[in-house]
Parts: sequence; structure tokens; C-alpha cells
Amino acid sequence: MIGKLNHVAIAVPDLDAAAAQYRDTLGARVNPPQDEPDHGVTVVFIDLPNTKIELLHPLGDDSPISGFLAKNPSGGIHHICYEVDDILAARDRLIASGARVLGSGEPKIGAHGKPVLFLHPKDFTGTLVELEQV
Ligand SMILES: CC[C@@H](C(=O)O)C(=O)SCCNC(=O)CCNC(=O)[C@H](O)C(C)(C)COP(=O)(O)OP(=O)(O)OC[C@H]1O[C@@H](n2cnc3c(N)ncnc32)[C@H](O)[C@@H]1OP(=O)(O)O
Ligand SMILES: [Co+2]
Repeated sequence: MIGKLNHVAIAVPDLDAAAAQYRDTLGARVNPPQDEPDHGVTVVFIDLPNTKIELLHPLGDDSPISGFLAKNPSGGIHHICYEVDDILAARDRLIASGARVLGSGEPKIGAHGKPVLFLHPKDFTGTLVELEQV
């Protein structure tokens, strides 16, 4: 059901510092910051030859990543995103298998303009999983 690894997301306490480290120290291609108010985050995407890194920083008072950063003040890997062809079919199959889909259960439009859903980390070996329909 899952396809390519679309991105690995890293929550960071200082977005500018993290972006500069990927650009200047690691020599990666770093895109400009994007505010995603519907998701409560600001993101910076980093293009790698085989996938992307998504740097995440809280946006607004009710960010879903605030608790994670409080527990991991230096930052850390927050989620992985897999591509799927049909997000509603994937969701329904996952719910039938007992997995918890976060939020309303309806896909939201993600940072790439495509529908996304999140699956509870406790149902996937302690890893928050994002699905993106491509
Ligand atoms: C930009 C758009 C989009 C894209 O296109 O790429 C994005 O990526 S948006 C990214 C941000 N959005 C989300 O993360 C949405 C889904 N997340 C959530 O709904 C919440 O963050 C959460 C996963 C339900 C966690 O909520 P929180 O309030 O922080 O924690 P809880 O106390 O409810 O946590 C329960 C339990 O789970 C552990 N946990 C929390 N976050 C993670 C994580 N990222 N990875 C692994 N484990 C996580 C937390 O530690 C708790 O465990 P215990 O302490 O053992 O109870
Ligand atoms: Co993401």
C-alpha cells in the first residue's frame, strides 16, 4: 500500500539555525520557509537526491509539535511520510486493521498541496506516520 518515502520531518527549536546548518555545513539545497497555519507549523524543505527533509517549527499557540519540542528541546525526528496512491482507501484499510487516524479522520491539504493524514505513533512502533496522496 505505501510507496516512496516522501520526507523525514525533524522538529527544531531554531528554524533559521537548522536551515543554515543543512545549507552551509551539509551542503544541501534548502528551500525558503513556508507557513502552514492549517497545520500549526512553519516548514523548510530540503531536497535530497532520493527524498526530502522537512524541518518543522511551531506556528501559533496550538501547534501539534509544541509538546514534542517541550520533551525534546534540542529537536528530533518527528515523523516520516509515505506516499500512497489512494489516501481514502489507505485510511479505511488502516482503520479496519485497528490503527488510529489522528484528527477528524478526513485528509487535510499538506505542504505540497496534496491530501495528507497522520497515524498515531503508538500504533506504528513509536513513529508518527504521515500519508500523502501523490
Ligand atoms: C506541513 C503539513 C504536513 C506536511 O505536509 O508534511 C506536516 O507534516 S504537519 C506536521 C505537524 N502535524 C502533526 O504532527 C499532526 C499529527 N500530530 C498530532 O496529532 C500530535 O502531534 C500527536 C501525534 C497526537 C501527539 O500529540 P501530543 O499532544 O504532542 O502528545 P501526546 O501526549 O498526545 O502523545 C501521546 C504519546 O505519543 C508520543 N508522541 C507524541 N508525538 C510523537 C512523535 N512525533 N513521535 C513519536 N511519539 C510521539 C508521546 O510521547 C506520548 O507518549 P507517552 O509519553 O509514552 O505517553
Ligand atoms: Co510532514
